[in-house]
Amino acid sequence: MNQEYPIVTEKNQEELKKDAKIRELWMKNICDHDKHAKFKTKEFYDFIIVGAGTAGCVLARELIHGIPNINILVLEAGGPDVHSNGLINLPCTWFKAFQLNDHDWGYVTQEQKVQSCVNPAKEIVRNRFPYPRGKVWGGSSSVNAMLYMRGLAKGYNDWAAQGSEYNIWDWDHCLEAFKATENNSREKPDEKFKQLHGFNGLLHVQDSHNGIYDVMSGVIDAAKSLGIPYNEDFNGERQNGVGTYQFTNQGGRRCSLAEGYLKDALKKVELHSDSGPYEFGKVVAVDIRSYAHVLDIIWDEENKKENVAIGVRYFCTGTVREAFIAPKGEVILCGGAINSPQILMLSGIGPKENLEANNIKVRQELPVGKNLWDHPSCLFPAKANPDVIHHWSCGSEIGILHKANVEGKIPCEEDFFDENPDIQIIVTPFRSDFIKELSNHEISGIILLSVLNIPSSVGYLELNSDNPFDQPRIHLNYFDKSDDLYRMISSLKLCREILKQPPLSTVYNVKEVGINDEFGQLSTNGDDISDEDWEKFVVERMSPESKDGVVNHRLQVYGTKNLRVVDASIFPYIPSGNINAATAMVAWRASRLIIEDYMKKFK
Ligand SMILES: Cc1cc2nc3c(=O)[nH]c(=O)nc-3n(C[C@H](O)[C@H](O)[C@H](O)COP(=O)(O)OP(=O)(O)OC[C@H]3O[C@@H](n4cnc5c(N)ncnc54)[C@H](O)[C@@H]3O)c2cc1C
Repeated sequence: MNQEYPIVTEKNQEELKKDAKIRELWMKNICDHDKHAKFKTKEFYDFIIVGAGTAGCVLARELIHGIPNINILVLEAGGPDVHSNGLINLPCTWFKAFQLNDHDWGYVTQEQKVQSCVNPAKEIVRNRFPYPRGKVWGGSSSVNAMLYMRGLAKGYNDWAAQGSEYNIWDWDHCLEAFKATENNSREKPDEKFKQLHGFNGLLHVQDSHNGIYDVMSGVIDAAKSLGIPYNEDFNGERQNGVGTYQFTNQGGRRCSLAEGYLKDALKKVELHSDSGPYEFGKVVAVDIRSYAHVLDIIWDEENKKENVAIGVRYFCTGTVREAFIAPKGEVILCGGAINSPQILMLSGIGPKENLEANNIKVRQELPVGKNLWDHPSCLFPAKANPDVIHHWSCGSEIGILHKANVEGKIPCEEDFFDENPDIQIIVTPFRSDFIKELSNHEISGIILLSVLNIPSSVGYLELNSDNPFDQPRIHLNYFDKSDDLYRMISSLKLCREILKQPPLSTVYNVKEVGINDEFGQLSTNGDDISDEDWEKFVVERMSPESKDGVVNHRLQVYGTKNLRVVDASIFPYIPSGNINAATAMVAWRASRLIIEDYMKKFK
């Protein structure tokens, strides 16, 4: 039995019944309490931010410091990040952090059929698989792998190329925001590093605290021996090559955006004496409410044509509450790539067909949920023999960024020097006492996780029902386009080549790599693995890492007023790197746009 995920036993059923009973008593108490309630308080805030994730935390801090005398309500469905027994803070426990039930939304993708690229008449079925998303202060930045990556400048320039008004998202503007949010503590940075990095932001970034040890540095030597150039800064002038990652860490601990930005925002509390309509003075501060699940947007019913957002409805401690924005205020959705679209759709903004099928009145027809773009990845574990993995530092230590071969061949030197790499290999040590999914036996080794940084396939999500607590249906459509599948196969072949090089060849037996039952279904015939078997391996082991005209260039939702979306769902093209830093950057830029628009309203 897998001890990490105990199956529901008879005893558990009893316990679940007891839980249900307590919940029932709690509900009864709330209902009794409601019977005596005479008033429903009307809460007013200048800004209501939905979600205290990467973007929400940055926005709260930047707005409270950027506009005088405002108050902000942050509604977060999860709880504070301190309720995790330290697992969130410790980099070496990140693999546990996103499996913490209480801190995860528990999403599961829809089953997917992938058309074979080797034999187009064949379809390979990928069963549903978990799709973790943080539900806690800091959102996914509290449970992620902490890699600090920005992606290629080209991706941002493509975004800006959509029209002159999109210039505000070109690389120069984005670089300014990346630097503003970053606090990099690299020892002895050279002049180039100083030019491209920030040293005064609140998102702390550092090199691996413990350094890397022999077996892992062997990966760098092996990659170099194949002609892959060394890169000492994946966020420097070029991204391609092999090197060590920088992490969103401070003093060897996770620096989530809650740690960096939200907690700083909460320090600012003032009583504003000239409070106008607020009879008793107004507390100028960020008010964060935990376990507050936003249900939908409240619209101004007297102004139906314009879809003016005036507040939100949310569920907290057994009660449905309402919060409103003061004149000139805004509702800002920062719920992440799954939840912001869901909230919009529950509020009547989305595709007509899906809304009507779920009995939701359409206020504004928009392609919400249609451009769900994510980085698919495939995990390639290799068992070490003898056991040489003795510690687990930051987890993912080494990166190899390369251009993949579109015909699925092993990439060559030309591909390694291409400065627009589309694949990222994340190399991380593992011990099975840490990652039980890999094996029930005591084994150790390394994982090479190939991530498709520039995918061609695009997914979508749709409502399953009008129940705000129901999961939306998530269709990732990974490897929908055959070039994605070929590029992934090409990268996995490279992983295998790397393991064949000394000094790794003395530790890992490639004939055992990813082939036994513990590791997957890849079958080998001696040294040869057919493309068909590679393809099957990719589809069966694919996992997530995580546009279409819903918001304008200032991130305002089309066809509405006082409503923006600021989070990972707004990228028209997914950045070619992990997207925590990119989302923080977007939030920082958005704060400047919001401040600008707010100030204009006073002129
Ligand atoms: C397992 C994992 C590993 C990752 N590894 C990396 C990495 O190493 N490097 C990297 O750069 N990126 C990584 N990422 C991605 C990155 O962390 C996310 O893309 C980024 O944090 C997204 O920010 P966001 O603001 O869009 O959403 P989130 O940070 O997810 O924030 C959304 C917040 O809104 C809250 N919310 C949602 N709906 C509601 C509602 N109805 N009411 C109230 N609150 C609500 C959520 O609880 C959450 O706190 C990883 C992600 C995951 C899941």
